[in-house]
Amino acid sequence: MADLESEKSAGQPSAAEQQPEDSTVPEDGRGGIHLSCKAFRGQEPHALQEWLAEAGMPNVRVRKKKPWHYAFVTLEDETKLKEQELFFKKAKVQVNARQAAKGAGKKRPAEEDPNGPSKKLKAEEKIPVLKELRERIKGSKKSFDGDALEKSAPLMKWDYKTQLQMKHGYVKTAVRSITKLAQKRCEKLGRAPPSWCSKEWSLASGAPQGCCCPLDPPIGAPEGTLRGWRNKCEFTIGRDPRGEVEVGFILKILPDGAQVIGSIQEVPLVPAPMQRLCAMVSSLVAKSSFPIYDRREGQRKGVWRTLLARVNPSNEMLVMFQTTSLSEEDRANFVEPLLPELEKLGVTSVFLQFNDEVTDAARPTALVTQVHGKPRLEMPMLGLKLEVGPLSFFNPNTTTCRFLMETALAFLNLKKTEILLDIFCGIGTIGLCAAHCCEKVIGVDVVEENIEDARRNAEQNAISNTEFLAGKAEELVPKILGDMDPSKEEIKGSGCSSCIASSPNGWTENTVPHAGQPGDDLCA
Ligand SMILES: C[S@@+](CC[C@H](N)C(=O)[O-])C[C@H]1O[C@@H](n2cnc3c(N)ncnc32)[C@H](O)[C@@H]1O
Repeated sequence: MADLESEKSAGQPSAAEQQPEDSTVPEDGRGGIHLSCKAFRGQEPHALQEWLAEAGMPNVRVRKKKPWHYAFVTLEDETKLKEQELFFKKAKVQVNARQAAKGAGKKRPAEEDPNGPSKKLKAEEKIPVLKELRERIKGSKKSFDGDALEKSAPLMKWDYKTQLQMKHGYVKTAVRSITKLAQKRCEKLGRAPPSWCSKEWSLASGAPQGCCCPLDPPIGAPEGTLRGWRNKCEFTIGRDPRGEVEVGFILKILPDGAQVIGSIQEVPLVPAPMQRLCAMVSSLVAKSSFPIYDRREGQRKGVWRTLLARVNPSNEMLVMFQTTSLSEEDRANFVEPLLPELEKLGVTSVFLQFNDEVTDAARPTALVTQVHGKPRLEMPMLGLKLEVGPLSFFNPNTTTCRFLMETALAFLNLKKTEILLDIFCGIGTIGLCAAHCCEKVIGVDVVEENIEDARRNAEQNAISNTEFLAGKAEELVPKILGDMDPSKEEIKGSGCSSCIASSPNGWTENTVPHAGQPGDDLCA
């Protein structure tokens, strides 16, 4: 869930804008209800969705293009729609059940299903599009009544094959959004969009509709790695629905600001060492003289807040406790009972982070101190030893990260004369894995600590052909590429011929058109 929650995508199209292959709405409209009305012309699908919600039909799926005077809608209780006399902007709406308008929504050839058709996907269960899923998760923060498993892994109720199909759809949505952003930015700049934005390109390359590149199916995790796969988790220290101390995931936030915490002991994505850690910390917190931070309005005091844990394949752990600020004496008293217990569980690094804000999302300037053990945790990746700190980015699934790196490198097919631009490089994982295949790697990331880690990782792995730059990609990438004026290019040499961009969140109007110049390899 942490992944989904943090995936705020720039320019995300609305649910209605998303293409039908992302949803259960049939491509040709059959099976949905056909509505027509002259006032629909020029309306975006969301306008119809809002109008239907006002007419007492929320959560209706609408498929419509702006010029159409008709739309296909899917809703749970169709009788409601058929029995009402409907008017849109005072114009009468015709309701034709289960009929597609002539020629509407021409069927595209079915795209290859990455994992074979999942019976469950075709069954009655409605698969949410990305926007709906995000809204569900957001809405559930206040009104959720399930357990930590449901909360932390909202896709878990579908079988794994279906989950992969859903992710395939969600990736398409993100890529469409990137394509649109690139076009928009070029329009703004008054220059022709890159050729990979065009319909012709997408058709010729076999890309899904509206996408700038063909999409491979998601790389699934192999059998046997579907449990305990997360190498990093963040837990909240608080109380469960019965008021007992719990270290786990937030189930819901009450109107007064209090958080209700659910146990992670049955949550399959949490690895066993972390489950043991949470159980141990729960019992220590229950006995501790330091109180839990009370998040309720008017209270907002206490000490224990959150626990971050990272684990490597050797089951060594790095942990960071977030507390409110502690004096030096309190810090010593806080840490002292923890250390022997943590060591028994294989914890090799202990950090404290002070946060006096209402929110647990600490400011980037929040003080982080190492109070025990090694400063970093070693994560192996494709023969390299990469060190991560408490705040560094590292792919949370070590197994699929390896597959992803191998696939990205195969795609890039780098030549020894090429420079690779690794946008959103994090601690340099991709660039460092690729460095031996190219002349040079230039990595860009906005988080200074990531860049420091990337440089250290290059040094420790004796890689000398890398340069890592801290700053916003949207500012640095145009500079690196010389942007609008080639005479101002700062980096020339053999030219920057390949680019990998690994954060849909970080794609911005500014970065995208610069990241791929005609003829470049762009791997996202
Ligand atoms: C999903 S991580 C990918 C890290 C790395 N490429 C990897 O695969 O391990 C995304 C990274 O993008 C960085 N980022 C987000 N927005 C950015 C921006 N506007 N400019 C530069 N970096 C950004 C974050 O700090 C984060 O390290």
